[in-house]
Parts: sequence; C-alpha cells; structure tokens
Amino acid sequence: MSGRAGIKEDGTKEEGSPSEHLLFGGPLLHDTGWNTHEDAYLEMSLWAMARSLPRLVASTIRLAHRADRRALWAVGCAEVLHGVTQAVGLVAVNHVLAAVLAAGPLAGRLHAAVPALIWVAVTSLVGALAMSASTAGTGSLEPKVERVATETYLERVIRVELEAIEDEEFHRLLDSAQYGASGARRMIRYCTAVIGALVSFAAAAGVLTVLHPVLLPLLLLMTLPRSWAALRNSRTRYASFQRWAQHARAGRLLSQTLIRTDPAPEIRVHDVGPFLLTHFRKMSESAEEEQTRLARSAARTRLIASALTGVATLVTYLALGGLLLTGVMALSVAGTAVLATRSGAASLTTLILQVNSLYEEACYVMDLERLCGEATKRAIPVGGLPVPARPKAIHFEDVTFTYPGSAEGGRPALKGVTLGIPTGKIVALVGENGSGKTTLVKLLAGLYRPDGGSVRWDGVDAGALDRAQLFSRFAMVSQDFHRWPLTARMNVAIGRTDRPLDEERIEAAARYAGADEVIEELPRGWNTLLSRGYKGGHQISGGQWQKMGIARARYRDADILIVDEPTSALDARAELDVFEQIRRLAETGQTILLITHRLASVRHADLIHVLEKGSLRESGTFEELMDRGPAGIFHSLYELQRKQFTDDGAAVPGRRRPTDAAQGA
Ligand SMILES: Nc1ncnc2c1ncn2[C@@H]1O[C@H](COP(=O)(O)OP(=O)(O)OP(=O)(O)O)[C@@H](O)[C@H]1O
Repeated sequence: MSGRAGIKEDGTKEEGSPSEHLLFGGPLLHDTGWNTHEDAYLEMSLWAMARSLPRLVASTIRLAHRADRRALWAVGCAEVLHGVTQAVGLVAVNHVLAAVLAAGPLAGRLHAAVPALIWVAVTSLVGALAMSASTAGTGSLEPKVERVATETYLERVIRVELEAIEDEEFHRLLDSAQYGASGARRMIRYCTAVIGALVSFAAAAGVLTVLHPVLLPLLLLMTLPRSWAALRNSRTRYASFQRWAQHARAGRLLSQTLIRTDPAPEIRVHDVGPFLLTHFRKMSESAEEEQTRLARSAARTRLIASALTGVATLVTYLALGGLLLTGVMALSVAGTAVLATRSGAASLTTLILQVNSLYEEACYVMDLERLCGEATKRAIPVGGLPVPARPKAIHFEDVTFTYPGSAEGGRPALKGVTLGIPTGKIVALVGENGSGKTTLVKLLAGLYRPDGGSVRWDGVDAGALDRAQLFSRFAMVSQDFHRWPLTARMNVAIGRTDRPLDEERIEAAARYAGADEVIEELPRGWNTLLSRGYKGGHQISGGQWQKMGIARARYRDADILIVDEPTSALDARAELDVFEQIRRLAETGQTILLITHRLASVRHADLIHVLEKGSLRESGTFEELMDRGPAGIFHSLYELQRKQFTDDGAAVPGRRRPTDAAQGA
C-alpha cells in the first residue's frame, strides 16, 4: 500500500514518520502529556535530587515495608553491616601499613601487623556475607514491591468513573504508571545500592578526614565530572522516554496485533501481515535512530567526564605528593590515603550514579503516584441514598448528555430526553444507528451522569443514590459484552462474583439462554477454556458467545435487564427462544430494557421509545406507533424493513416475517 502519508500539500515532509501518519493519523511524538513531565525534568538538578532523595527513599521503603517487612529489615541490616566492615577494614589497613612501615627489624614489624591483618580478613569475610545476604533479600523483595505497586494503582483504577477510563489523558498516565510499577521494583535495588554506597563513602570520608582535612574536598573534586555526566545522560533519557512513549506503545500494538488470535484469520486472508510488519519495522527503525542518538550523546558526555576526572585525579595525587614531600604526611598515612581515596571515590561515584538512577526511576514512580491521586479524584463516589426497593418507574427528565472529550461543539448524544421506564415491563428502545439508545441505557445504569436534566427513581435523583447499589440492580448484555478468556463456567459465573458460585443457578441460566447445548458440545464441558492459544483452549462461534452472554446476564439475576441487540448473532430458532424467555421474565416482575433494530421483535413490548439523533421522537405501544401511519418514524422504519424482507421474498433468518408481524399489529 502506498500513500502520501507524512507529506504536506506543499510536498515538504511532515513531522513523524510516514507510517505514523498512515496508520495513526499523525505524529506520535510530542505527546501533549509532555508538559506535565516538563517540571520534573527541569527540576532534575543535583540540588533537587538531594532535596527529594529522602522523600523518594521513604516512599520506596514504605512500599517495601508493605511488601515484605522481614526481607526489608534483612537488606537494611546487611547494607549497614557491609558499610561498617568497610570502615573497620580501612582502619585495619592503616594499622597494617603503620606497623610494616615503622622502624625496626622486618620480623618484628610483620609480627606487629598480624592482629590488624586478622581484622582485615575478618572484615572482608563479614562484608562478603553481608553483601550476599543483601543480594538475596533484595532479590525476594523486588518482585513483591512491583506487585504491591501494581495492586495499589489497579485498586484505584477499577473504581474510577467510566469517562476517566475513556479519557485519553488518563490513559496516557496509566501507561506511564505501568512503567512506574516496574520502576518501583528497580528503585529497591538502587535504594539498597545508595544505602550501601552512602555507608561506604561515609567510612572512607571519615578515614580521609582523620588523615588530612584537604583530602575530602579533593575526593569530591574527583567525582564531580562523573556526577555531571550521569545526571546529564539520565535527563536526556527521561526526556526521550516521555517524548517517545506513545510511539513505543503504537509499535507494541502492531507487534501484538500480529500474534493475537482474534485478528489472525483476517491477517491471513487479507494478507495484512507483511503490510503491518513493514510498518512495524519502519517505526522500530525511527525508534532505533533515537536510541543511537542517545547512545552517541551519552558517549560524548562520558568522554568529557573521563577527561575531567583524569585532571582531578592528577590534582589529587599531586596534592598527596606535596604533602609527602613537605613532610606533612607520613608514608604509611599516604598509603592509607591512596587506598581510602580510591575506595571513597568508587563509593562516591557509585552513590551519585545510584542516586541518579534512583531519581530517574522515581520520575516514573511519581507518575504512578500522580495516577493514584487522579484515580482517587475521579473515583465513583461511595455512599448515597438507598436505591428504592421497588420503584414504580424510572424517569428521564430533560436529559442532555455529550460524551466527554467530544470535539468542540460536538453533537450531544442525547438532547432534552424526557421519557418513562415503568418497572416490571418490557420497554424497547429503537432508532437508527447513532440515535443514542446505548447512551441512554448507560445513563440509566449510572455509568455516566447527565450534563443537564436528571434520571429519577420514583422522583429521587439517581445522582444522589448509592452507585454501588444502583449497579447491583442491573444486568447487561451489551453489543460488545466481554468474551472472557476463562472457562465456560466462569463466563457465566462472572455475572455475579459477590456471591459464592452456584452450580445449579449456572446451569439454569445456561438453559434459559440456550447455552446448555453449547456446553454439551464443548470438549471439557463447563471446564473448557474459551480462548484459543492456551492449552485446552477452545473457540466458540459468535452466536454461541451471545448465548453465553445472555446466560451471564441471567445468572446475575438483577431487577433490570438491559439487552442491547441480544440476538444479532443468533439463528432463527434461538432468537425466537430468547425473545420468548425475555417475555416470561417480564411476567416474573423483572424490568426488561430491550434495544433492537429488529422492529418485529418489539411487538410484545409494553412500551416503545423511538429515538432520532439523540432526541425522543415517539413513544407508545407497537399498535399505537403503527396507527400513526406513514408520518410516524416507527411506522416508516417498520415499512422499510418489511419491504426489504418481502423484496427478498422471505424473512431474513432470525426475524419474524414482517408481513405476519404487520398483520398482527
Ligand atoms: N464512548 C463514546 N465516546 C464518544 N462518543 C460516543 C461514545 N459512544 C457513542 N458515542 C456517540 O454517541 C452517539 C450515540 O451513540 P449510541 O451508541 O448511543 O447510539 P445507538 O443508538 O446505540 O447506535 P447503534 O444502533 O449503532 O448501536 C453517536 O454519535 C456516537 O458516535
């Protein structure tokens, strides 16, 4: 496939690769969410890092404490012990050198050095043991911290309003936060390394200060260039990550699409694979160019830092030589100073690198914290008035609703809708595609709140009602009901997870929906996994899925059953059965809200509301609406369907012959 994607009208190249333009409608870089990261990025100076370090470490420690208290203590103690052994080891080395370089016979000097040598050996051994304890503890702590961080945000995300889940900005934060959960895992390692390096550095710095006060500033001077390089490189990496986040997600989407089971038939028959693979390669190549740019920039920065470190090391050793030559420092002390300088410089470099990595990860963990804050703000409110036990009717009063995020001046999905839904009856919603039927039932179920007007339960505004109670009153078989990649049993039982699983009710629900025949044919019956690509996984047809969906809604056993195009994939017999069952349910007092384009199917509805472009145009029984004659919308839609069927010479499978229906009307 070729195209002019990525080329402006004047022939110049647009920002973003042609693949991005062709497949995603524009450049994926320059994420609008970037602005929210800019502050964190700009603040990423040494001073800002030092200031926020205690808070970051504290929040990671809190997470680790929640994940595994014992492992946390083990790691903390092991790191402190390791630092102490390093300090004691350095002092012992100083004693060894002092004894060996002292005046007197060699045998006597060596003998004098033995106790200190034993200390050196013991501290090395204990230090090694402490390090291995820390490694083991960190290894077990890390996955737990990631799990706790993931759970923390998921717990909040499952409680946000539907509109937040559909919001692009919230989704972007969600992507970043997912990275933050693995960031929290990595932070554990960096935190451990920071504590270890801090203790080691304190040990070396203490020894150096005792040896000569000028040595400590010299040590700091040696590590400055590397700190600068690390900071600069991580700033560049973080900035690049944010800029390329959407691009990376889109690339993953392409590769995942190629291996998923549901698009697999179309990918093969339409030969989409090579096409997508080409664009996956092109997008990956532009991401690789960015990685090359980052690597080159990092290499340049490190080269400059190494040159500066060389100069600083030279200055340090010159200063040490000066102190020796002027007799200010003894040879044994100078020897220890060289060792302490090397160990201190290594600890300080590690410290700065780890703090830097810690801070880089913390930027992502902060995104996770921001997501949690945002999710809490956008959570479905808890509590409210009790939902009336047996309301007589639910009324929409002058309800207007526009989907959040619709383009400026976008058409409202519902405009000034006033209608009644009597309980214990079958109420049908009909209208052309996009007329607002699904939107209306989503408002009814409390998934969205009206922008204007109100939904009233026996006069009580649904906005004031307890939302959890409200949801529990509804069962829904929507057009896009979820096909859970779980067993057949769970696909029904998932309709009511707040009660213990009830085999008898599951089977009754399956019989109700005609899904019992589906189960009989499954290789492992109720235990068959309804997902290809897993061991023992099995795929069922669209109509069979629909029966499972109806069984699930039946198993939920709610007061109000919303059925949105429930029979679109069913064969004629199954469709008739389902409508028959729906009619019987209404006789038991359940309220049925039926959305269907098969107008003959709504003959038995107690009330039909006809929507057009978001407004209510007609209401009445089937007979009343048909009596309006050609001027009525329902009448003309019905006649249109009838004409189509009679022109075809027979009713479309799954539909009553409209002529029969019309005669009945
Ligand atoms: N989640 C959404 N976000 C933004 N706009 C939406 C969303 N869902 C629906 N719309 C828009 O709202 C309008 C009404 O859609 P709705 O799904 O309620 O129509 P419908 O009558 O159920 O259509 P159909 O018969 O095709 O299922 C349409 O213009 C649609 O584009």
